[in-house]
Amino acid sequence: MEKYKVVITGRVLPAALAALETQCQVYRWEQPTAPTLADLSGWLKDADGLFVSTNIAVNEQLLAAAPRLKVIAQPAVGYDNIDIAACTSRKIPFGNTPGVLVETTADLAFGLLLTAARRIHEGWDWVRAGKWQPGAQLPYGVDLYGKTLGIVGMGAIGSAVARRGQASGMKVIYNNRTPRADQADLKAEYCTFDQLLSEADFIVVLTPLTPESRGMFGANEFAKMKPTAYFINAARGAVVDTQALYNALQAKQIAYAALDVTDPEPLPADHPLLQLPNILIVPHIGSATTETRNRMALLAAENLLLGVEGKPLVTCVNTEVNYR
Ligand SMILES: NC(=O)C1=CN([C@@H]2O[C@H](COP(=O)(O)OP(=O)(O)OC[C@H]3O[C@@H](n4cnc5c(N)ncnc54)[C@H](OP(=O)(O)O)[C@@H]3O)[C@@H](O)[C@H]2O)C=CC1
Ligand SMILES: O=CC(=O)O
Repeated sequence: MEKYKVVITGRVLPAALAALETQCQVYRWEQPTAPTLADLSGWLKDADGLFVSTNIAVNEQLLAAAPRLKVIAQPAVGYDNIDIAACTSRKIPFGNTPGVLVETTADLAFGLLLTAARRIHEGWDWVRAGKWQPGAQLPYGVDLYGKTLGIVGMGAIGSAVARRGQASGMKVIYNNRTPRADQADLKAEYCTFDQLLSEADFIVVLTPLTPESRGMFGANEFAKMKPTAYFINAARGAVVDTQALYNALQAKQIAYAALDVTDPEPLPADHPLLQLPNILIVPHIGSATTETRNRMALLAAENLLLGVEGKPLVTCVNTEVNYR
């Protein structure tokens, strides 16, 4: 039986690679840096499937270079790097991996909040540097209990963060474009974006990156926050205007930021954000546990294998072309 031809843009976990290799001839980009379109075009011209394991832009230009493509799968829930309209117009289903990473990402987002509030990372740096001496004292952190947690993007992951906040005795408010129908079950109060900015002690961002949400946290928004506010971004770096965040932190217009995602990403080693004392940054590890990354990779591989055979994907973003 002739195998399907599948292009993989970078590293892939062994179980997912093995699953793909049962039915496909795999062409994998093995260099440490992300491939350009020119790097992949020789493989793409007769590829049946594209597995986007290293983030690249899937746009009209790439799709034009891959005229036989039947499916695209990506082991991530966010898909801001994919031109969904262009995929749909070519009747190519795109599969992401919602659901399987919710609790893991919520742990990281809430972990950032807790670590920043209680200065856990600073305490460890301090101890390791031999500064824990009698009488010496790190600056105090702040309590979570009794504070207001404001979630912007109360979807699957946002709700899981809300539960963690409630378990810590926090009041939860949130903003989405539309109030949730299950608001009473969530025990969270819907409010306008401006209200959330001015009332929340901790702001956690978990919106998708879209044209609407790009740059939604800029100078005006930081100016509306409390000077004691903690700002946590686990969504996408470009939801925030990085220069405005830097200015707000440097001027102590807000107290602290904790970021899993940045713009640019990765941050260059000499980036000004890294010089600030009131920030904590981790390298986009929201879903990075062994169990969850395996679940994501296997779900993406399943979507890919279904798609090359012309069967509906398990989790498809452009459902209108998830048939055949
Ligand atoms: N750091 C990491 O490793 C990870 C990051 N992510 C990021 O988190 C995002 C959310 O994931 P998930 O919870 O699964 O997605 P969901 O689709 O379940 O939730 C997204 C929520 O955002 C709201 N939203 C969308 N646009 C806006 C807007 N402009 N303003 C306010 N709210 C908005 C939506 O509500 P409504 O439509 O009513 O506005 C919805 O409730 C992903 O898109 C991804 O970018 C995800 C996983 C891991
Ligand atoms: O950032 C990760 C994702 O799954 O989206």
